[in-house]
Order: sequence, then C-alpha cells, then structure tokens
Amino acid sequence: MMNNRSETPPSAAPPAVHAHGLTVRRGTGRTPRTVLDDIAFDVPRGRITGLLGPSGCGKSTLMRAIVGTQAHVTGTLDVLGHPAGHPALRSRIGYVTQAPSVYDDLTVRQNLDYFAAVLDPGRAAADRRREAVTRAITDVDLTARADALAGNLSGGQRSRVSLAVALLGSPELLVLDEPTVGLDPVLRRDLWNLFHDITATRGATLLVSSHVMDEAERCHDLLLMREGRILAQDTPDALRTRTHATTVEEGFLRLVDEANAKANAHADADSDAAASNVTALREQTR
Ligand SMILES: Nc1ncnc2c1ncn2[C@@H]1O[C@H](COP(=O)(O)OP(=O)(O)OP(=O)(O)O)[C@@H](O)[C@H]1O
Repeated sequence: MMNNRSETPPSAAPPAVHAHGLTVRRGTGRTPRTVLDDIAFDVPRGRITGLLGPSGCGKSTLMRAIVGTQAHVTGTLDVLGHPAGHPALRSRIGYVTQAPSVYDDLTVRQNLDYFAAVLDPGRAAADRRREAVTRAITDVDLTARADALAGNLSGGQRSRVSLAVALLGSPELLVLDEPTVGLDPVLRRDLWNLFHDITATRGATLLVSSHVMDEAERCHDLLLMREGRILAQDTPDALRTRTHATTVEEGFLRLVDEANAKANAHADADSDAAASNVTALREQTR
C-alpha cells in the first residue's frame, strides 16, 4: 500500500483552519445553490490534510473560501487565527489552483522572479528575492530546468513551477487544488514526497484536494466530502478501523452507504408522518 506518512503526532497548537456552520451559496439569479451546507471541521497545523470527494462535491469552493476568494460565505471560517480573507493572511497563504498559472514565454526562473517582485517589491529586497527564488526552485527540484521556457515543460514540471510560485514567501498554509490531476504515477509519487518534505522542513500546513481516493493513504488527516457536506474527518488508519475497511476508498463507500440508508430512513419516516397527518385531517373534517 502507498504510504509515505511520517508518524508525526498531531500538534497541540490551534488548528490552521477552523470552520463551524460554514455555508456557501453559488450561482447568479434568483435561486443560487447551496454548495457547502453548514459544515464544521478543523485543519491541524504542520500536517497534510487531504480533502477528498467526488467531482462536484465542493472541494474547490471550500478551498476558495479558505483563501478568501469565494463570495457568499456565511458562518465561522478562521484561518491562521484570522477570519478568512483578512488582509493579514495574504502573505501567509500559498494557493495553487487547478490550472497552472505560469507564463509559457518566460523561463522557470523568470516566472519566479516576476512573482517574487510582485510579492516583495523594491531594490532593497533584491537579494532576498534572489534567495527566495533559488530556494523555491530547489524545493520543487527544478534547478536543472531553471532556464527552460515554461511552455517547453511537461505537465508535471509546470505544476511544480506553480507550486514553487506558491512557496515564495514561505507561506504557513499551502492550499493545493488537485495538484496531481493528469500526472503519471511516478510524478504523482514525486509530488507527494515533495509535500511531505515541505511539511517536515518548513513546518507548513498543507491542504491538498483530490478525487483519487488512493491519494488519501498519503495524508496525515482526511476530510471526506460528499454533496457539500463533510462525511468524515479522521486519520486514514482510524477511518479504516472505524469502517472495518482495508482501504480508505472502501471506508468512504461504506460511509456513503450509511449516509444514504439514513437519508432513506428519514424520507420513509417523513412520508409515514405525512400520510398519518392526511388521515388525521380527513378524520377531523368528516
Ligand atoms: N460559478 C459557479 N456558479 C454556480 N455554481 C457553481 C459554480 N462553480 C461551481 N459551481 C457548483 O458548485 C458545486 C461544487 O463545485 P466545486 O468546483 O467546488 O466542486 P469540486 O469538488 O471541486 O469538483 P472537481 O473535483 O470536479 O473540481 C458543483 O455542483 C458546481 O456545479
């Protein structure tokens, strides 16, 4: 079984992210949809939390809410001790969206120089920027391709350039939206090894989304989502034990079956109650 989790005990520090009663509505017009429905969870510090669930369940929306780019968010959502979206969080969070945001006509180093200049402008910061750029390129293992045009890199290498951009400024929280999608198994493994190096060496907190359940085995903690709700928050081992499953995927499917059975039981109880209300009304009106 894939597993490169170090047995880091959970930290006693306050969570990097704390959510309670979090609801997000999306869509324009008169009937926006509830995409996240009254959810509560914590993301512990200094660990890798996997945000897993099927396509469309709300992972990207949740990540956008955490980094402060999502509208119509209600409830409590605290990030590194501030409400999500607070200006003090800007330099403390790195965010990588699903589409790599790199300029194809610039080299790897030029891409990083550009973003470093935006983050830390001015002549006086030139040495600091150079160091940060070199460190980020080393961290993502692209030193040998530093002078290659981003447009000539493979998909996995471009993803690593995006990750290097997010690492500039040494963020405490990295939010990575499906960073391994479309990558071959070797590149996926390399990227997960890199995530573990980042938590181990920088003490950063990582929140990584995926709809590939076997990636769950590589995380310290899991948030399993389905249809805008959190189905479970657990470690992979605890989830497998609790659901008597051999893999996280099997455990997830058991939880889905349980949730469906509960929803059906509620629906049956509601229709029984509605039927007896109709009978009672008929009796009264006779
Ligand atoms: N701009 C939008 N307006 C209205 N609804 C949206 C918008 N973007 C996403 N949604 C809806 O919100 C729900 C959650 O989408 P989201 O992108 O957060 O899911 P996801 O789990 O990240 O999916 P994927 O794994 O495919 O990226 C989906 O039902 C989607 O249709």
